[in-house]
Amino acid sequence: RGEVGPSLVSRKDASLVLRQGRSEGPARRDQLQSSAVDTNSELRLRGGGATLSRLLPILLGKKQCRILMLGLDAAGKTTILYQLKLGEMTNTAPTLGFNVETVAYKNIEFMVWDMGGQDAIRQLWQHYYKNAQALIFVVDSSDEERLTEARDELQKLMAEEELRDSVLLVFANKQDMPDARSVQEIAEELGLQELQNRVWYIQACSASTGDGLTDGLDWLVSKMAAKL
Ligand SMILES: Nc1nc2c(ncn2[C@@H]2O[C@H](COP(=O)(O)OP(=O)(O)OP(=O)(O)O)[C@@H](O)[C@H]2O)c(=O)[nH]1
Ligand SMILES: [Mg+2]
Repeated sequence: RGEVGPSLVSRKDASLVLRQGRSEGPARRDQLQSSAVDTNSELRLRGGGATLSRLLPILLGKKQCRILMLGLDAAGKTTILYQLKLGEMTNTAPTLGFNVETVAYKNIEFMVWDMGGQDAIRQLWQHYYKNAQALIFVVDSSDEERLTEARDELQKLMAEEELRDSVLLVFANKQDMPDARSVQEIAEELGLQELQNRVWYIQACSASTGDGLTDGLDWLVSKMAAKL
């Protein structure tokens, strides 16, 4: 019931409701400002429409999981989001606010919040920490120069009280690039082994081809199923 195969299908009803909360997508609107507008519509959602979008999955026996997807700009977060949602590569522009989509997979309804990663807008991330059950941190494995910056951002996130209980999935993205570093190297550069009290996993992937993405979700499902 509700289980879908490797091509991920979103629940139509939920995504219709959620469309209001999206600040951009394959057809983009431009928008620093619209992030405020969209936050409002998300608040509205929580007020009224949320009842339906929250109740339906429960009635249908679906579990819900709220995921925050973070990482440096151009790491590939939005490409991952739409590869998961649509099963294809989408042309993206830098995210200035956020995108939110629901992705149904193995009887869990993931609500994925894809935040803009540019330095100036990373300060917005903190407003979305609350109730994030899982964190997906995306790294551009071919961008060696910025691995230290990625490590710093991840370590800051790991110190956040509100994210204390969230499980961590790292996507070592852009593995299709010839100069991509391996998962082992990325794990080492990010200092994953030294993380204390954190359930984490690193998965090699390519948002361009879609390789590795469902493997990452499978890990999330295995960790979240017991918690939800
Ligand atoms: N070769 C390759 N390019 C990728 C991959 N994933 C993303 N890209 C490209 O990297 C660029 C940035 O991708 P986005 O998905 O927009 O990155 P982002 O993390 O959402 O960036 P911000 O919204 O600025 O935080 C785009 O040109 C993508 O096409 C991948 O797996 N392989
Ligand atoms: Mg983006």
